Amino acid sequence: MKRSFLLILAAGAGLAVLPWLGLPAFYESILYLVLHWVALATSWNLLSGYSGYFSFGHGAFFGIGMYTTATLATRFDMPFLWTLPAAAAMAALFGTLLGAVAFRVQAVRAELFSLLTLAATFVVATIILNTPIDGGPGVYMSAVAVPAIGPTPSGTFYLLALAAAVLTVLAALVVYHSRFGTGLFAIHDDEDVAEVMGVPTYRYKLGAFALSCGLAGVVGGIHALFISYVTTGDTFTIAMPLTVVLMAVLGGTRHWAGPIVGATAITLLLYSFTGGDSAIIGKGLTGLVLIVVILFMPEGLLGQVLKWWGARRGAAVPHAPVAAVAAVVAPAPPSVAPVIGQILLRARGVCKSFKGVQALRGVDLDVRQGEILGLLGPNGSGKSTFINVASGHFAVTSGVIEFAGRRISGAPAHRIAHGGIARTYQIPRPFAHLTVLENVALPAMFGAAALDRKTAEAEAWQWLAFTGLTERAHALPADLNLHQRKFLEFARALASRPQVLMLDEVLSGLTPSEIDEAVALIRRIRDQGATIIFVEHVMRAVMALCDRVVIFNRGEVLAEGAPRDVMQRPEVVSAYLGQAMEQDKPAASGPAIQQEPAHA
Ligand SMILES: Nc1ncnc2c1ncn2[C@@H]1O[C@H](COP(=O)(O)OP(=O)(O)OP(=O)(O)O)[C@@H](O)[C@H]1O
Repeated sequence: MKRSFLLILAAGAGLAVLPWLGLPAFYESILYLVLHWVALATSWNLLSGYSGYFSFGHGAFFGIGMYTTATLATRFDMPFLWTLPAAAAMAALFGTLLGAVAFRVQAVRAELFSLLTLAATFVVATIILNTPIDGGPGVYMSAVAVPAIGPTPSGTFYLLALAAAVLTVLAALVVYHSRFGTGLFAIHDDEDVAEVMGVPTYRYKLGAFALSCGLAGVVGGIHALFISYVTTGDTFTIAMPLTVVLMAVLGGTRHWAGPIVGATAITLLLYSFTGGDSAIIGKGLTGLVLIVVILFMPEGLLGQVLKWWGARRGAAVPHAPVAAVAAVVAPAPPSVAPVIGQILLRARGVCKSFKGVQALRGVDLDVRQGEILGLLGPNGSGKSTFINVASGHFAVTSGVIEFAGRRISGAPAHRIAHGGIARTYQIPRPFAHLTVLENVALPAMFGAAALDRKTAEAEAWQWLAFTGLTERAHALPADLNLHQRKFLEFARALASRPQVLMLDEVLSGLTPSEIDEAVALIRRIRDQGATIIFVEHVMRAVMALCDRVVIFNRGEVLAEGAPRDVMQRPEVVSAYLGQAMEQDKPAASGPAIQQEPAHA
């Protein structure tokens, strides 16, 4: 990152001498527009590209910046440069207020967020148009003095746009390489899982939105003076956010430099064809390029180049040597005989209902330190729901869950993860665009371990070796088979260094030999001191691993105790038999207690 940072500064300093080279004003204006769009597309990408929350309201924040500068410079005679921080602050404030509401509502994701931000643009435009801020005729800024930064006014505008572009690109670079950026990329792939792994999703989205809006506000403030006549009709159009989105998508939204490529390409293409029919040709050509890129390079121009480059390097360079990495990593805790201790997790009267379905009906349950507790029960009895509420994935409807003496029911999932609870998902939910290594490093950064990025990566190598995934470290999750994806879930949960590990049907779908491997792995995990809650239908594994089992039936605890004893109790047998009989009916599905697959 340091090299890129210095490179951007050097490029900025190099480009800053241009106004003194005596270029015609026309070229300075074209370059101004390129930098203007680079700054806008990059600022948009900070939230929308990184976290996947596509905003179509960038025009609103840009417009707020324009009107803040226009109002302060014309009505309050504030020197132009002083208005720019105010433009940033107003746009960031509005973005924060909008985000504070929008991000609280779970349903406002993807297209709903896009529509909401688009609607916000029209609300802002209406307010500005119908109040003295504009009032209808627009705001003339021709009397506002252009600061004498460059040798000419056009040179000054070019330098202002250059400063805004450098500032925005540096912000994008720093976020990209930071913990904040890692969290945003995880939100992009699976927000719920990111939260459960310890990413404070609400705070991160809000922070990215505020930064994105603030930077757009600065660009708006500069542009207000550049065009010198500000109107709502020209400012709050759908064309502006659409252009920004297309620029970022063309260049590639998953890299800090993608929007630079897209904005430069589209602006130059559009301005190469100006005047008469050629303007139409320019627009048509731009559209064509976009269609081709979206169809054949969904990761954008830069994304595609990096992919090719990565593939070539990947073929030529061996993966990071584990032995070298292992030297940096603290050794795993020594294997100790499990000692079952005091109560670590306590649930009392836990209820959870989903629109009419009562999944949990007053569950009382204790989990003791160092034990492997099996949660068993027929399909639909509430086992996964219990894991979901204990990990904070869902809020309880009523009841209390305490962890290490502290109430965790009602706490956000990321705080529960920080406290030391990790989980796996019944159907693996890796972050699709992160490599296996990055998938494992993320919980090491955001979970109970709270490691810095570099140490987290070293820790991830250790857990990859532990789960036998070292060779697949640089693969994407889509390239793994089911067994490897399940073990990736293990590695991710372990990397957070949890006190309690909740495994949700990690053995389903595995072959008998893979089950043996997984059973051995779970034993090793427990031997390292973890407490395990184990939801499973494979009885052989349950008998081999569990110190105690709790049987769920219809959302309630039916029985608990030593595995062999409990499984023979009549009420337990009849709960399972009851389901088996249900399933013997014509519309039946698979058995409650899983038979191991016959295939090897
Ligand atoms: N997100 C949800 N929305 C609506 N209903 C749900 C949801 N999650 C679970 N349920 C319902 O809650 C009940 C308990 O489901 P849960 O997945 O906890 O059972 P389970 O014991 O884990 O079953 P299985 O062994 O098949 O995984 C079921 O009736 C299920 O349909």
